[in-house]
Formats: sequence, C-alpha cells, structure tokens
Amino acid sequence: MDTTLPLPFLPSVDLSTPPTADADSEFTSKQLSYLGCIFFSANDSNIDQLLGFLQGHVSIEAYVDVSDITSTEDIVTILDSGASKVFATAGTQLNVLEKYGDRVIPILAAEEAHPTLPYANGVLVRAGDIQSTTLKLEILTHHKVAPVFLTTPPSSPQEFVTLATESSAISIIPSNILTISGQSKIPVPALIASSWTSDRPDELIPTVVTDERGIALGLVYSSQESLAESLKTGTGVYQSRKRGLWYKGATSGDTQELLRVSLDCDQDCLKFVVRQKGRGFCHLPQSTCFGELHGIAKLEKTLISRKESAPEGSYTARLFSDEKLLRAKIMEEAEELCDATTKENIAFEVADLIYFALAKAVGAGVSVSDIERSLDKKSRKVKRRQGDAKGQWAEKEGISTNGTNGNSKSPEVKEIVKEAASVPKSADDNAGLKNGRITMRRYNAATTSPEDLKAVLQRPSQKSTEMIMGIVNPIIKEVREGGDKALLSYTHKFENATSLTSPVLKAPYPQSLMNLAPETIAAIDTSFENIRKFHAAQKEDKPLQVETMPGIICSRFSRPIERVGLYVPGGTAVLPSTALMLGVPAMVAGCKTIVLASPPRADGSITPEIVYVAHKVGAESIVLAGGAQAVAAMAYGTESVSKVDKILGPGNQFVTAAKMYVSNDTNAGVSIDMPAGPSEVLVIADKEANPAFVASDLLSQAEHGVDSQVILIAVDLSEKELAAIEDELHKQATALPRVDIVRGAIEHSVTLVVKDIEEAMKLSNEYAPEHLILQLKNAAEVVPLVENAGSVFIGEWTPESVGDYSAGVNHSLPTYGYAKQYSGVNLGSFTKHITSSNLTAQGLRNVGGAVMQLAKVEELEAHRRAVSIRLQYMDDNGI
Ligand SMILES: NC(=O)c1ccc[n+]([C@@H]2O[C@H](COP(=O)([O-])OP(=O)(O)OC[C@H]3O[C@@H](n4cnc5c(N)ncnc54)[C@H](O)[C@@H]3O)[C@@H](O)[C@H]2O)c1
Ligand SMILES: N[C@H](CO)Cc1c[nH]c[nH+]1
Repeated sequence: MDTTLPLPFLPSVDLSTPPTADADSEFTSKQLSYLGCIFFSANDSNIDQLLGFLQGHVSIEAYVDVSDITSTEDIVTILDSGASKVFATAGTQLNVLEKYGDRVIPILAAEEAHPTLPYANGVLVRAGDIQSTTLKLEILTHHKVAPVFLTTPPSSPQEFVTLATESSAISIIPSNILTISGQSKIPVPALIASSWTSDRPDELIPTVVTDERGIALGLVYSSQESLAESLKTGTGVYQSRKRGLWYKGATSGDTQELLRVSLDCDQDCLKFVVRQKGRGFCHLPQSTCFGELHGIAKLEKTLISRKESAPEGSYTARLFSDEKLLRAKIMEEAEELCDATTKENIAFEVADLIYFALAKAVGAGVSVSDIERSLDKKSRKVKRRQGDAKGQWAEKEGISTNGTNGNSKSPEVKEIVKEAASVPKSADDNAGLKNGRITMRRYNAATTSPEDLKAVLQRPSQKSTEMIMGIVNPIIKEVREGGDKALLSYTHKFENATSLTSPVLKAPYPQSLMNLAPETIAAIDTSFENIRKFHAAQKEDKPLQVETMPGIICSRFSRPIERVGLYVPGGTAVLPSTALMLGVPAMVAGCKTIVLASPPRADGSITPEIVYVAHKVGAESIVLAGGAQAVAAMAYGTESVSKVDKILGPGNQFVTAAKMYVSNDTNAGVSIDMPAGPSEVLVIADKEANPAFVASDLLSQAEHGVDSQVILIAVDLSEKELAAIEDELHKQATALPRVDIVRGAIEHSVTLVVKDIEEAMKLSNEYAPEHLILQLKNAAEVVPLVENAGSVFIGEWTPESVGDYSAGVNHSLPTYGYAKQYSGVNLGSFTKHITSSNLTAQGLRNVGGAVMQLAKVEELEAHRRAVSIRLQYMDDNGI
C-alpha cells in the first residue's frame, strides 16, 4: 500500500451508486481499482457501507470526508478500518482527532475567505466560485501547503480540474464523469499524461514494471495511447520505441495482469504493478530483467510451483497434504526461534519458520502480497490491543494474564481488584508492601459503600475458564487417547521428572520409599488416629428405617464408593497432610480401591511421607503425576492407572478445571467432591484477641500461594489495636521463608473494620470462607450465627493449622465462596446412599389406591397394573 498519493487526481465514489463491473460502462469498477485510491463522502447513514467497502478492498487507499459524521467514535472506526486519510472540519472535529496526526486533514470551507490554519498535513478546499477558489489556491501555494485537495463542482468539473492541475492541487473527480476514451467525459489517460513530464524527445514516459510486492521486473516506456490501451484491456501494454504499441506476452504468452498504475513523486516516471504470468518478464530465461528472484520471492515462487506439480518425494508437497505435520513443524520452528540467541541462529530459525508459515499460506492460496496487505492494514489500526499473550502461551511462559472488570467500583477499589493479579517476582517487587511494610489494605465498613465492600471481598481474579480449559482440554484428550505414554510425557514436561519411566507406584511399597524420622512417623500416626476417630464417628451405625404407613418400611443404607482417586497437591508445597485428609476417610468408609495421585519430584521420586500415608490407608497405587493429566488418568484409566469412580482432593486451577471437565463427561463416569482451590481464611477478632495470634493465623493461609486470600474482620478495634496487629503481621511475615508468596497473597488481602459482631458475621456469611477463625471473647456463643463456612476454629487456642493437620477435622474444604452450597470432605464424600422399600400385603393395600390414581393421572397404565394385578391376586386368594 503506497502512502504517497499515486496520481494527481482522486476519483470520488458515491456509495449509493458505485461504478459497476459492466464492460459497457465508460469507466468500470475494475478500471477504478487500477488507480488505487478513492475519495468517499461519509455520513451517519452510509457508514456501514463504507466500512464494508474498506473491509473488502484492503489494497485501495481510501480518502474519506467525515465532516457529516456526528460521532467521533465512528470516525475513529473508519481510521481503524484502514482509511488512509480523513477530512475533518476545523474546530471540534479537528481538536478531537488531532492525536491521529497526518491521517487527519482539515477542510477549508468554500465560504471561508482566507485560509488561516497552518495546514501542516495539507488541506481539502471545497470549491466555491472560480475566483475565490483560485485565490485560495494561490495563497496555499504561496505558503507551500501540500497536498491540497480540491473538490470539483458538478456544474463545471473540467474548469476546476484544469485549475487544480495548474496549481499542483489534486482534484477530486466523481468517477461517473471519468472515461478511458469517451468524448463528453474526462479521459483518465489524458488526465494522467497531462501531469507527467518526459525529458525524452519522443515524449514517452519511462515506466518501471514491478510485481505486487514492488520487486522490479523491468523498465519500459509508455505513451498516453499505450496507457489507454492498458487501462482498457487490464493487461500490460507499453510503447515500444521501435515497433509502436507493445502488448506484453502477445507472442511469448508471458502476459501480465494489470493491478495498479501510478506516477512517481516528481511525475517523470510511471509505475505499473502487474501480476506476471508464464516464465517471467525478461526476454532472457529469468524472472526479471535484473536477474532471478531471491529470498522470500524465490521461496514463494518455488512453493507455488510445488503446489501446482511437485517432483516425486517432495517434502513441500508432503506439507501441503499433511495438515498435522505442517502444524507441528510451525510450532516446533516457532519454539526453536524463541530459544535462538545468536544473530546467525536467529536468522536461521526465522528462515525455517518463514518456510513453514509460507507453506501454510501458499497451500491456502494466500500470497506474500496478501500477507503484506494484511500487515499494512494492521499498521493503520488506531484502536490498539493490549497485546497480552493468550491462554496456554502465557501460561507456558509463566506470564500472569489475570484481568479485572471493576466497572462500577470506586477508583481505590478498582485498584485493589486489579492488583489482585500481581505476584512478586523477586524481592525487589513491591507487591504486598505499603511504605516498605507488609500490610493488608484497611477499610472501614461504615464508610465504604456496599458495592465497594463487595468488590473488596472479591477473591483474587482467576484465569478465565476459557483460558484454563484451552490448556486443560488437550491434556485430558491426550491422556485419554495416549494413556501411560501421554501421562509420562506431561510429567516429564511439568515436573521435569524426565528420568521417570513408569507413571505408577503399586503397593506394597518398599520400606526404602518410606524412610522417615521417628518424630514424623509419630506426628503422622497421631494425626491419622484423630482423623480416623472423627470420621469413623460419622458412620451411620445402622440403616435408617421408617414405617411410613402400616406395612410399609422405607430404609436408607450407605455403601462405600468402590474406587476413589485422591489428588494430593504438590506444586508450591508437598502436602502429605492432604493424603491423610483424603486417605483416612476413604479407608474408614471401606472404599475397595484407593488410588493416590501427586506430582513427583524432579528425580521421579515421591515424598516418603505420602508413600507412608498411602501404605497406612491401604492405597493400591500412587500415580506419579499432577495437574490435569493426573485427573484424566484416574478418570479414564490408562494401561497402568486404575480407573476410579470418584476423584477427590484440592488443587490449583488446572486440577479443578480437569475435575470439572471429567465429571461432566458421561464417558468417564466419574464424580468429584467439590471445587477446592486456593486456601483462604477469614479471622474475626475483637479487642480481646491477641494481635500475635491473629497475625499468625492470617499468615498461615497467606503462605499457601500468591492466589490465597486472607481477610481480617476487626470488631470495633481502635487505631492502636489495629496497628498492633499490623505490626505483628509485618514482623512475622518478614521472618517467614515463604515471605515472597505471603506478599503476593497480602497484596489482595484486606482488613475490614466493623462496629459489632452481627455486622462481622453478616460479612463473613456473605464471603463464605473456607476457614473461619473466631478470635472473640465468647467465640463459642457466636457459632450459631455461622451460616456459611468450610470449617470453624473457635477461640484463641484453636489456630487453623490444627485443623490442617491433626485435630481430626478435614482440611479439604470448599473455597471461593462455595461453602454456601458444598460441605468439606467428610465420610459421606466416600459413600453413597441406597434406599429400599419393603411392603407387606397390608402395606400394598394401604398405599395401592394412591399409586394407581397417580399412575392414571400420568397415563402410565403398566405402572397402575403392577399394583392392581397384585390387589386382584390378594382378592382372588383371600390374602
Ligand atoms: N481447599 C483446600 O482444601 C486445599 C487444601 C490444600 C491445598 N489447597 C490449595 O491447592 C493448591 C495446590 O496448588 P499447587 O499448584 O501447589 O499444586 P497442584 O498439585 O494442584 O498443581 C501442580 C500441577 O499443576 C500442573 N501445572 C502447573 N503449571 C501448569 C501449566 N502451565 N499448564 C498445565 N498444568 C500446569 C502441573 O501438572 C503440576 O504438577 C493451592 O492453591 C493450595 O492453596 C487447597
Ligand atoms: N490449609 C490447607 C487447606 O486450605 C490445607 C493444608 C495442608 N497443609 C497445610 N495446610
């Protein structure tokens, strides 16, 4: 796409009656396209038509008068859609469009006597009467304003075209008065010829012939007559210095399709852009008069010829027919390019990538010039995109792509929601810091609007479902289809455990894999026993039985789920305690097959504590894999991973998304426990609370991950009491080994100051925390007010971490507000209930009438008869 005006005039097109392809018309739409530029007058009602034209004609330079458009946004859309320039009225329009620089040209109205603006980008003069227009053009010429565009009034177009030519202005001429050779209209060849200057005695004009990409094919000469012939036939026609009109290719067959005609900057050379057919332009056996093509042009030519007919065994031909191979190669080369470092290497890899990318383009009929046109169009965009990497690619490179939508929130709150995505990348990153201290933001509920309070209590923004699913879906598909091999390859990739050769460790586990310090064994054993006791107590001693009517016994009894898969997270921290929290109730419930899954360490081994727990709960195997791949393996089964009926356990977003996916796939036939994501805690503290205890509880969950959130609701605390907690938080956090993770979590954690416990509980119930800690004087008395929470920790001597490990309650709990509808893991998570009915003959007599009547209402006769046949039998047999 040229940026200078290609010709000394601009054809204007009326969008309601554009020129047609009709060969009989004096100037067809095709001929118009050879000129390469068009002027439009846009208004509020034809804007859609204009945008449609811009969309479909990316190689045409569009000049658009937008003075009749009322909305600035619409004008910006016109620029964004690729219009070369817009002409705007002085004043408001120009002021708001100023930032678009030389793509906006002012309009000088006909009635405006003297041009007063500097017109640095040129000007459009609306023709008035001939004298005033002449005067304006003289003034503009005197002030060296360029380019000057001049409209031609329908009454005397030729007069104004002449005026424009004399003053080097560009006349805007309605395309319906243009012709190639007609008498009553304005002939285009003559118009072009009148503005070129030839310094040759025969007055021929040198003509550079190029291909679509601007590669010079050769030099020829043109006359007004040959130009007219070329425009008429749409082919390359020139003026031979010896033999008159020269129809290129007439004898050799190497013809040319005309694409564009333009003049150079000082109008002493024509340029013809053509699509060369046959062997090439030159009379010698080469593509151009300056030798053979090279680089990308040569590659494109080769690819096109391979597409048309390829020699036996051609690799390029294979690429055209094997879509998967081409896709894989493009991705492989892109990755190699990303990894290249030296200049030589980068050039090498870019070349490889271009080869495969062009194979894709040529295979789809896309030329390099199509690509260049797309590039040019993109360069015209004014509504810039943020340019963030998408989903799986951002993930792969560890780029945070979290977004925010804080539309109606106050600026301060908007800031919080935005910053919820930030993660400290190093010690220098100031996430979570305020004046150099690790501090949570503080809000007073009395002075914060309910809407802002809601925003403040929003969880850190998660990656969009679409983005996560974009990563997880292919993983699941590959593991389902590829089994062990695919599972192993993901473990090699994500866990770096490249030496691992089998994805499963089967029981019995060798003692060498469970070597633990005696105190660790004792701690696990203590926790095991408490968890076992608490979950065993949840067992129903006997089936529930109710006689609903005389002779009708309804019962409900439970049975263990036969095969369960337990996911034990192992990304940012290895959590053997989660193995206990899932394994012990599975064992107590009597599940026959217990499969554990956890990401292995880089050397392929699994934490001995997890192996020990697997051994204690009687797990049949440990899947040495994490993330979506582990979930998929347990859901569908592989050669060595046993398929399960239910998957339980917390995990990051990939794990949670995969659990959701497989539970929705009827082919998997698997259910899940709940969405259990990033850990969170809400502490309600009053004046009695020990600031050090409060801070320690908050930090115990903040250290889980940067996506964790901790909330303090301070009941009627004074500034001094709040400061004491904040001091403790900073002091304790700074001393933690995981201080960077803590800072990431603190960045989007808050303190809310409220007046009383009722207000605190209202906010807490609305937030529905995973863990609720009551650091209150009469903590136990507040429990009846709890409506939504995963697990509650009552009083100053109950830190949340006792629940995480050893008290006996389960730590696998609903997060993200799901405590409103889900329970944490409990014995019931590993069982299902079956009901039974048992009727005597009397029972059937008692209820039969109701059954038969309802079956009749539903018109289900067989249902009705199943009762009536029995009742009849009883009657017949005296029962
Ligand atoms: N709610 C609860 O009850 C509870 C209990 C314990 C832990 N948790 C939470 O569980 C989470 C554990 O998360 P984690 O990351 O530490 O361990 P994880 O085991 O859940 O996830 C690690 C796995 O994620 C996969 N993964 C990582 N990056 C990936 C990528 N770019 N693409 C695809 N897969 C990728 C890898 O396979 C890796 O093995 C934490 O948020 C923690 O707070 C919650
Ligand atoms: N607090 C986590 C549940 O959100 C569980 C856990 C494991 N280890 C320590 N804590």
